[in-house]
Amino acid sequence: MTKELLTAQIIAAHGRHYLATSEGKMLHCVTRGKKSDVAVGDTVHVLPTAKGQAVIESINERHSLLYRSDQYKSKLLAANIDQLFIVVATEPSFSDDLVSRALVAAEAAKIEAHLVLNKTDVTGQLEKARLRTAFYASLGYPVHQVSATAKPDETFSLLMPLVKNRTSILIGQSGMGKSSLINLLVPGADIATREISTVLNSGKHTTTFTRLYRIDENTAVIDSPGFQEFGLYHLTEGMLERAFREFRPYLGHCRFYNCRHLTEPGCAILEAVKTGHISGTRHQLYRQLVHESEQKIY
Ligand SMILES: Nc1nc2c(ncn2[C@@H]2O[C@H](COP(=O)(O)OP(=O)(O)OP(=O)(O)O)[C@@H](O)[C@H]2O)c(=O)[nH]1
Ligand SMILES: [Zn+2]
Repeated sequence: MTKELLTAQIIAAHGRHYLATSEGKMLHCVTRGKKSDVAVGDTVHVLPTAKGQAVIESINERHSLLYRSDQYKSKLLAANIDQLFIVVATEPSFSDDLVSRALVAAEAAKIEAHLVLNKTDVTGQLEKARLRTAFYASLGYPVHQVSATAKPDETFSLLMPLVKNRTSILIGQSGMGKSSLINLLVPGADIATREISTVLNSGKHTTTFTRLYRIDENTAVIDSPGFQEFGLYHLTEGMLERAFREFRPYLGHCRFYNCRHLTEPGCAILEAVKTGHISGTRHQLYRQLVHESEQKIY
């Protein structure tokens, strides 16, 4: 008997094990061979093998792919997403380096990016956090101030219209309140995650994994854990200069057409850094990312 291929959506990934939904049913999927080029959010064709199990045969074309990489390999974060929400908080303090790296990744993937400043009820560092996030607002990234635990209703009312009818991914450093926000947007997310953890990881709750929650037919929210580092070795210099959105008005105005904006005389970007129109910290990150992309060995 030849079995027919089913269309499914990947909702969780752990190593080379995937969980997919097809016609309302969950399928535990694996890839053929050693391939692991499937991402949460992908639409795939699968061949059922046994009850509740299937092999991924092909991946549909993606309209977006968010990923990070180190010198050795790239790590797919999620596919077919429309927007990225970077969750930061008043306390514990957040890393500007990670925020900017995530923004660069979003720009390179042509995904809209927002910041969510959570825990506005913790007032000790509130003004400082507001100032720090205002910098990203000045670059044109929306910043939403919320409090998942102290003002859950207001937070829900603010965020739900933003995620409605789109596929969004939330990322954040540990302790920023990302899980609290996900649970607010997706009631029962905790329980669903524990169930999936059991299937994918034989009950070991310690391992975290990327997970898609479907809110309705057109709305999905992806939770992506692990945000201690954000390598961008896969971005070329050409991609990098455009991924810093405040560089764009200056591109094409350097003395040399192939200017790398590092030390060249007559560089419009370096001039803008000097006059304070481009932040020195952001340019320093650009420099670092150019350096990283030169180290690529895969
Ligand atoms: N005061 C205050 N505490 C909050 C708020 N949101 C979350 N928290 C608390 O912050 C802590 C971390 O929240 P989580 O939602 O677990 O944070 P997370 O970002 O998912 O962190 P990890 O699980 O470590 O990845 C918890 O104790 C929450 O109760 C908020 O708006 N205000
Ligand atoms: Zn230049």
